[in-house]
Order: sequence, then C-alpha cells, then structure tokens
Amino acid sequence: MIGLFSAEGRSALRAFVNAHTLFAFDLDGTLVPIVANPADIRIDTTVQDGMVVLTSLAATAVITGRSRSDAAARLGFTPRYLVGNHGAEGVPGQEAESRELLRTVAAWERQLLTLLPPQRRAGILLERKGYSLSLHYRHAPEPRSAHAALLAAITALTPPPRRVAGKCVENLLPLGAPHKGEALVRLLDVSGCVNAFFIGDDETDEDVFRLNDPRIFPVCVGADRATAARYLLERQEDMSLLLNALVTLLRDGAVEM
Ligand SMILES: O=P(O)(O)OC[C@H]1O[C@H](O[C@H]2O[C@H](CO)[C@@H](O)[C@H](O)[C@H]2O)[C@H](O)[C@@H](O)[C@@H]1O
Repeated sequence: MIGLFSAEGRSALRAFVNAHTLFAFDLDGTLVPIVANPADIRIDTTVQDGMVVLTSLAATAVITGRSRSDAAARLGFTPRYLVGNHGAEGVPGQEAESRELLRTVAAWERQLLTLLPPQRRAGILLERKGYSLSLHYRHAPEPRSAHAALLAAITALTPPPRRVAGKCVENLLPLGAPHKGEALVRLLDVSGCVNAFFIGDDETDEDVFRLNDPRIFPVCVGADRATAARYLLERQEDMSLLLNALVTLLRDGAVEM
C-alpha cells in the first residue's frame, strides 16, 4: 500500500484530482472515530468545516452503512449525495428497487426475535435501518459467544442475507441490494464527474476497493486488516489534514500535506 502522505501518494493524488472529481467518504471510522455506542459519534468541527468548504468547491458524497436519516442528523454539512444502508438507500434513480428491500429486512427482524431468545441476545443491539440491519455485539457480556450465537441465527434466516462483517457488528443486506461500489459507480454516472476519490475503513468499503476501477482513487483508513485499496491514510485523526490538502489542491492545483 502507498501512504497517501508519502511523495508517491501526493504525486498520485495530484495527478488524479481535477475540477470534475467526485469526493466520496465513508462515515464511521473515516469522517468520525469509532466509539463504543453508535449513537455517540461526534464529527470534529475541523472535519465538518473542511467538508463544508470541499462541498462548495466540488461534488461530494457520503456513502455510509447507516440509514440516511441517521447520518443526515449527525453530519453538520450537506454533501451533494448522501447514500445510506451500504449503498442500498438514496442512490438517484434506484428508489423503486430499494423499496422492495424493506419487506425482506422487516421479515428478518421478526425472525431474529425467535432465533435469538432474550437470554441469547443480552447485550446485542439490533440497529433497525430499513433497507439493511446491523447487529452489534460489542457490549455483550461475552462478545465471542454472542457473535457465535448471532452467526448461527443469521444462517437460519429466510431468505438468506448477504452478511458483511464490521467492527463488532454483523450487517445484513438483502441479496442483490446495491452495495457501496455499485452506488459510487452510479453516482459517477448521475453527477457527470469523470472520476472519484473514495475513502473508507471497513469491510463494507471493500465493495468499492474491489472494483479496481481506474476511475476510482481508493484509500483505506488504518492498516489493521487486509484491503484491496491501493492507498493508505494511517490514522482517522488525519482526516482534517487530508481535507485541507484536497481543498488546497482544488484551489491552487498544488497539494500541501
Ligand atoms: O459505512 P460506515 O459509515 O462506516 O458504517 C458502518 C457501520 O457503522 C456503525 O457501526 C460502527 O460504528 C459505531 C460507532 O463508532 C461502533 O460503535 C460500532 O461498533 C461499529 O460497527 C453503524 O452503527 C452501523 O449501522 C454501520 O453499518
């Protein structure tokens, strides 16, 4: 992997970015640090300010695993595009297909209540997101056995979901639901942008990285797991530095990092 702040990374970014680039960001672990409770995320004001400026200069998108309404309430800025549920919610032109997903997810929620009786779901948080759902086990008294119980329950769901593991979470999506990679490609089409910068930290972001699309500049946050991304931002705390660099590049055509 190539460090984004290395000479090679800076030079690649400078060569890639132009006035018609779409800048797309994951939320948890990327724009905000990971915290123990999903409801407790807080976006740093320097990151917020950086996104406001970037959005005034270029097309921006947030593509998150959260629901759109949840993400919108927490961002403090308005990107041109806000896609939720790992790519399944809010992609322009895909509203009808997305509505089909709601029934499947509601059926899983009902089944899980039976598959995971109260004593087996202690400490497990079911995050209802409409088009997908997330089962968090970070706060279970024994996270490993809670995770095992979750996996057994997920195997019994009908229809079978697509399972995407995350940070102390299992995310369930209907098979065939658009993922983050498909969402980003669709945003490229509708925005008229010629290429896209994308940064994310988690397994769900690999759907973008694995596209291996030359129109996409793929950046992974953190080097703690295998990734198909070519570039690395070592620490989430460096996000405001990165936003400054992108803004400078758009304004002056030079990358200061
Ligand atoms: O695609 P993302 O924007 O990165 O969303 C992925 C999931 O993020 C959230 O869960 C994760 O972050 C929480 C807050 O830091 C943390 O407590 C949890 O352990 C992480 O898994 C969110 O709650 C999920 O809905 C997203 O799918």
